[in-house]
Amino acid sequence: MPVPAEFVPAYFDTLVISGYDFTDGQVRSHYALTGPDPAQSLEFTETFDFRELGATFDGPEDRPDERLLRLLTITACVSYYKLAAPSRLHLGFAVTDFERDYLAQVIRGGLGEFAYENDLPAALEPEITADGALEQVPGAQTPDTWRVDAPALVPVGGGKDSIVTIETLKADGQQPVLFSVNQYQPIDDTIEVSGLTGVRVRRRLDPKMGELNKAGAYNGHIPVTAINSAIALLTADLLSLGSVVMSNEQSADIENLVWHGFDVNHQWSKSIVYENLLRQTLADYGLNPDRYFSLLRALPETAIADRFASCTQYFDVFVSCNRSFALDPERRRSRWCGECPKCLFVYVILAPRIGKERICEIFDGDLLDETEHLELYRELAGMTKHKPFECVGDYAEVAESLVSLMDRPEWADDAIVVEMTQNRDELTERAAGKAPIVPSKNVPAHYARVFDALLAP
Ligand SMILES: CC(=O)N[C@H]1[C@@H](OP(=O)(O)OP(=O)(O)OC[C@H]2O[C@@H](n3ccc(=O)[nH]c3=O)[C@H](O)[C@@H]2O)O[C@H](CO)[C@@H](O)[C@@H]1O[C@H](C)C(=O)N[C@@H](C)C(=O)N[C@@H](CCC(=O)O)C(=O)O
Ligand SMILES: Nc1ncnc2c1ncn2[C@@H]1O[C@H](COP(=O)(O)OP(=O)(O)OP(=O)(O)O)[C@@H](O)[C@H]1O
Repeated sequence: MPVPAEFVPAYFDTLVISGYDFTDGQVRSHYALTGPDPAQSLEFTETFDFRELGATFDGPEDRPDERLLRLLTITACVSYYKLAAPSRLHLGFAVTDFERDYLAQVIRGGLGEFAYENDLPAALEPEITADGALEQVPGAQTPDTWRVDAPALVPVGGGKDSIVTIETLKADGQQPVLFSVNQYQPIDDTIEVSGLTGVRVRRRLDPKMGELNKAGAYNGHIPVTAINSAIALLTADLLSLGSVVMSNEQSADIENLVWHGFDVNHQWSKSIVYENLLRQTLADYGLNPDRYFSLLRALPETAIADRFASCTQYFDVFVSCNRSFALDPERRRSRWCGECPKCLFVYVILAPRIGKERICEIFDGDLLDETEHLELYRELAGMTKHKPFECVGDYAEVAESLVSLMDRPEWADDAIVVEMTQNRDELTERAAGKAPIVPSKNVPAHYARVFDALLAP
């Protein structure tokens, strides 16, 4: 069915996760939005292209692990479910209870911001049905031969966090393989500066997505890190690599707000809740959960910034601003936009750590001397409404950085710092509540030495 001129979300009652196929190094995951008339159904295919990995895909022995294909297809449904947020999600194949539970949690946790922005609380709890029930998925009986001591696969986001992971592993003498979903300049440049090998998988949303957005489909944030994580697990498996080592920080665990009893967290699929869910799902599949963990979970954003401050070789290439990662290259910013919450956040936490001259060079200006940013800085410091829906740290981290700048002559006259000085006591009190470093239970014993080095003062 072609895209209708007017898309009415309420017409659709079900998103069907129809299945997947794998041919010539490409996974195609299939979905359909259905309503009362089968002729009006809309079918979607998302493609994950693994051909650039250089692996061979000649025979049945080269087929990826069925369990990881299921995980990827179930996870990636969020983009299509959100178009209409129907009351039912139907898996068009037999599934285990733990797969249903995984899906329910990805919807509830990962679409919180989407549901809040569109005022659709019911979207977080669709009925989940399936074509049948399985006791065990195919392959679960065979012992997992995966090895924790094989080189790690490190996903690279182009920003500071994955750089800290890369440099921590390198300092331990390891040579992880770096990994990206799709191609972005800051990621390519980061890989080049690291001197390590990088591999890439290309992901294409169904091309109808753009037209449907224009025709009236619901839109909003989806848990993209969950999708990238499933792609990374498949990649590591295909290349016989060790753990997928994420760079998800402690600050990602903090929700933006609570709404209708739901925690709404923009960064949900970076949080420990998702990390634990994914590790448990791997275990339920009969796979070793140590295939996936975050090395930086113990650290708040400011502790990562402390460590990033010495990674000077990356200063001219890293970009944390999300606007540099739009899917459409035409809409993509090439460097920092200098106005979004993430730019303002990264600027204020790096300012006390890398010095004024260098940070002004990186951002092509002094963001703390631009009065139009005052309202966003107040939000970031917890002085107004909820924390912005972006990948930003805790209020206490922003408050601590602002207070430290008030006492530095080179920053004290900046417009935002001057304004904030009027609230110095409030900010000092908030800064005192900064979360401590809390070691993560998910770091495998094999990485204990690396982890200790990361936490060393
Ligand atoms: C680049 C970006 O920030 N995009 C967010 C933005 O979407 P926009 O329309 O400006 O650009 P595109 O990302 O190119 O999306 C085009 C349309 O496609 C939909 N879509 C995209 C990816 C996908 O996997 N599924 C999709 O359906 C998208 O909704 C657009 O209609 O605004 C959107 C609405 O709020 C956000 O959903 C876009 O975020 C991307 C999914 C994205 O990749 N964002 C990461 C940079 C990001 O936010 N990372 C988080 C990690 C949090 C997590 O839990 O995963 C972070 O940094 O905090
Ligand atoms: N396109 C991508 N391909 C592979 N991994 C990615 C991609 N985008 C983000 N990631 C990974 O997802 C996790 C969350 O991304 P996030 O943007 O928070 O990290 P970052 O880019 O390393 O640092 P920063 O917080 O400064 O942006 C990280 O482990 C990151 O490496």
